[in-house]
Amino acid sequence: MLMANSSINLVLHQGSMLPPELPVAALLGPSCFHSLSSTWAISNGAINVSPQRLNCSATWCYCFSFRKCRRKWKLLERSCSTSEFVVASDKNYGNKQVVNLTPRLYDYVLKNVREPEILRQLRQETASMRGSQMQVSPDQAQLLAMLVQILGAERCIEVGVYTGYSSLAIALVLPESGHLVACERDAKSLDVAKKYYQLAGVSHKVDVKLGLAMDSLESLILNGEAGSYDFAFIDAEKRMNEKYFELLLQLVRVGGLIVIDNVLWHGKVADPLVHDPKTISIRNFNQKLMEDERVNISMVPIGDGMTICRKG
Ligand SMILES: C[S@@+](CC[C@H](N)C(=O)[O-])C[C@H]1O[C@@H](n2cnc3c(N)ncnc32)[C@H](O)[C@@H]1O
Repeated sequence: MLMANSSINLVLHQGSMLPPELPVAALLGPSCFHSLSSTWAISNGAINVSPQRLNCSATWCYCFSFRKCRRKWKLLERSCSTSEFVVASDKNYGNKQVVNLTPRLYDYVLKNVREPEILRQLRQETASMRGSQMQVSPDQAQLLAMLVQILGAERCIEVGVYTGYSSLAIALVLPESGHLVACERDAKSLDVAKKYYQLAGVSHKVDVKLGLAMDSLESLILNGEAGSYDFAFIDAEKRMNEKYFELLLQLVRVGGLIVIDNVLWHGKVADPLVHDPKTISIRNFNQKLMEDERVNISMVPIGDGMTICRKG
């Protein structure tokens, strides 16, 4: 917020939202607005800022002046003390302030990730490859590794390896006796993964299964390994998630975890106007998990969204 002369300037970064329960016009009243630019659009209680750079440096700055509105302004200011948050829209949630991960804030999160050097190198090598956006983010990998550590997991499965970023993060924290079954159908990306398992000195922990993940999981079950795994991570063909989940639920022991990536699908799951097959499939699977009493669940808005399921 900037204070200048007798005017009060409301500064919002691009994409900032105001809590829907505090529509500015309603809160401040029309008399507060001496000049409300047409570049503002208030919809669903949020101010949608259209990009127009005014006189402020480094921020998208939109100013409107008003007087005699200090008390109301204070209310607004309290709920908008930093522009980098959104507030849950429903009063039933106690007007909880929920962080909105802007690029600047996400940079900050990444600066607070302890990414092992070998993972950084793998990420860098993968960056120039086709599909590099598929790998989990460093903060996601760190969470996966921490879950494995908290569980004291020894036996893990990953469905969808690509060049190995998440599997390497898991293998790095497994004990020497640990075992990770890594399922991937693409030999070329697996070559990169195997190179990094080698470089990191964890090859002996990783059992690479080249082929369709369904076949690999079914053969583990046929091999009598049901109930013997502690942790599984699903990050492959999204429309197959439910099938992977059912097989992994057999393979994981009671108390073990199954983590599913991309459950928010770039936000499309929450958009009723999106009806493409992948979105529908992820949305339906999320709903099924919500109702599935065989597992406890926690949907975590990290990366593209991960749901952590604990087998009960
Ligand atoms: C999102 S990427 C995995 C990213 C990886 N977890 C990481 O963090 O780098 C998905 C991978 O799943 C693989 N995949 C897709 N369908 C598969 C299937 N049916 N069986 C095995 N692998 C599959 C793709 O080849 C791709 O490499």
